[in-house]
Amino acid sequence: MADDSFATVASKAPITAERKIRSDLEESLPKPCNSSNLFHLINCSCIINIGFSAYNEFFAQCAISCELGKVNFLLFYCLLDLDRALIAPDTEHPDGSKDHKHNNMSVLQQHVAFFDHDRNGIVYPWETYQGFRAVGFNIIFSFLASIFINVALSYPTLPGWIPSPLFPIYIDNIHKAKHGSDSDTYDTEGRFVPVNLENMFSKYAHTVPDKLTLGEVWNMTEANRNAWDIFGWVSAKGEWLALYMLAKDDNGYLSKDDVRRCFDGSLFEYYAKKQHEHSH
Ligand code: HEM
Repeated sequence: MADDSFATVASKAPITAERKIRSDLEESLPKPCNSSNLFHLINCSCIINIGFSAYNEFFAQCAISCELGKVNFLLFYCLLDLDRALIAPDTEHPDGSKDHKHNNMSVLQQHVAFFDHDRNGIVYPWETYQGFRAVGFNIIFSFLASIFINVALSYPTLPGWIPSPLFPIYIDNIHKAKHGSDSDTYDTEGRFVPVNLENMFSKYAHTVPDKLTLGEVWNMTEANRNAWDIFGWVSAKGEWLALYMLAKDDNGYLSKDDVRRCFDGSLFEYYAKKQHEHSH
C-alpha cells in the first residue's frame, strides 16, 4: 500500500507516465522534512508521546525548540507535498480512502468512474443521470446536471475531432476536461494534490476548523476565479454547490474528509450505498 500511496503514475492514465513529475527534489530544494529535521521530528514526537515525563538531557534540548505545532507542520510537509496518482490522502488519512479500490486509475478518473455504470470507460448522459439519482439527487437536478456535464465535458475527452451527438465522456481522457477557476486539487494529468486540499481549509474554514459553511464554500469559489473564465466560474460553482448539497451535515458544514472523498469518488459510493439501504 505504501507504494500506492506515493505513486505518481497510474497505469490506466498513461498521461501520468508521459508527463512525469519530480519526486526527487529534496537534495537541491531542501524541504522541512530533510533528514536532520526528521531526526528532530522523531525526537519531538517521542517527547510528546511520553508526555514530557522521562526525557533525558539530550531530549530536553530538543524540547526547548519544538512545539506540537512544529511537529504538525513537518508531518504535513513530509506527507502531503507530492501529487498522488492513485490515492487522495490528507493529514488524517495518509493512505487515502480505506475500502476504496483505485483500479490503477488516476484520482480524477476514479471521481468519474462511479458514473460509468456498464464499466466500458465511457459516461453517457443517462449514466450521469443515474449516478446523480443513485446518490440521492432529485429528478430535476439530476436531469439538468447530466445535460450540463455531458454537453460541456464530452468534446474535450473525445478520441477524435468529430463531435458525438450522444455526448459521451471518455474516462481515458478526463484530464482534458479540467477547467479553470478550480481549486487546483487535481493536477493537469488528474493526480491529486494534497497540499491544495489542506490549504483550502486553512484559507477558508474560519468558523469551524476543517469544515466549510455554505458562505465559505462560496468565498472559496469566488477567490479561485481566473480572469474572464466564465465557463470555469460556472462549472466550479456548480461542482461545489452539488457537493455541498450532497454532503453537508445537520449543522450545514461540509467536512474536509467528505471533500477529500469526493475527489477520489469514494463519497459517491458511500451515498449510493446509503440510498440503496434506505430504499430496501
Ligand atoms: C454528485 C456529482 C458530482 C459532484 C458533487 C462533483 C464535484 C466536484 C468537485 C467539488 C470538483 C472539484 C472542483 C475544484 O477543484 O474546484 C470536481 C471536479 C471535477 N469533476 Fe466532478 N462532481 C460530480 C460529478 C461529476 C461527473 C458526473 C463528472 C463527469 C463525468 C465530473 C467531472 C469532473 C471533472 C472533469 C473535474 C475536474 C475539474 C477541474 O478540477 O478543473 N464530476 N467535481
